[in-house]
Amino acid sequence: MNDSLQETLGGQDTLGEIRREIDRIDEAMHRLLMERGAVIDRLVEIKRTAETGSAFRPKREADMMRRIAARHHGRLPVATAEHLWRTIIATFTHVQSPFALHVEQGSDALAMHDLARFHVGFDVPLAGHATAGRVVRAVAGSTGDLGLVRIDAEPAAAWWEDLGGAGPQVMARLPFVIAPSHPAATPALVIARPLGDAGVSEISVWSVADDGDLALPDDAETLASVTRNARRSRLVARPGAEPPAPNAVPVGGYAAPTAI
Ligand SMILES: O=C(O)C(=O)C[C@]1(C(=O)O)C=C[C@@H](O)C=C1
Repeated sequence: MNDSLQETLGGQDTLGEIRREIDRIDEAMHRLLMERGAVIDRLVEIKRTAETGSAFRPKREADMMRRIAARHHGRLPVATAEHLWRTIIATFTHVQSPFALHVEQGSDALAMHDLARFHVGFDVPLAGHATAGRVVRAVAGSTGDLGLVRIDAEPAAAWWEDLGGAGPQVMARLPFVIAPSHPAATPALVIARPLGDAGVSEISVWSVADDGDLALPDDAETLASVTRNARRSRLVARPGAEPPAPNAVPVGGYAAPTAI
């Protein structure tokens, strides 16, 4: 059936009516996004971004993404809604205070590039690095840049030993919205220099070194592990603030991913 024949049908909505409805929704969405930009202009005036050099607020972002995931239903895949808001939020973060995202390319550069663009859209510049260690150094040497490193169970080096203190820390874990057939599900961590009280510590992250026989509590998750000359170094995540071992060094925290 061609469009003009469909247009003349009585009873049900015509194609023209439905398209006018889509145009109305698109216009409202566009106007709301522009209105959001004006609100961000007001936020810039009162937010003390200069203190850390970064407008990134992981705790706030986790709350927002959880509400989107909880509210979501219907034909649009939740990952599409997530990507749209990730692009909006990352772009407005960049508008407030420009930053680059340093991405570990490693053995699957395409997957990491997809993950990066899914989370920050196309306004945030990316810088590729061969190893996680180089990402950590690039973030350490920047004012407000972020880093994206893959969670690799057996990495080449214990890059997490350079995190913590006044240096870069783990700030988020990806994927955050766990959904079937998610198009950007590569496991990764976001790192940034300290953000004051804007960080999240629902799950705390630790660097733990031992000689190979230290057992961790049942609720601890080993994200990565490297053993060299009988010294084992692990990157460990654990709910709450309690260290998983007496000598554990705090290296950040993240909001618990949400499943739908
Ligand atoms: O709420 C803030 O502090 C903002 O800067 C706004 C905003 C957003 O666009 O919603 C942007 C960056 C932050 O990471 C969190 C949220």
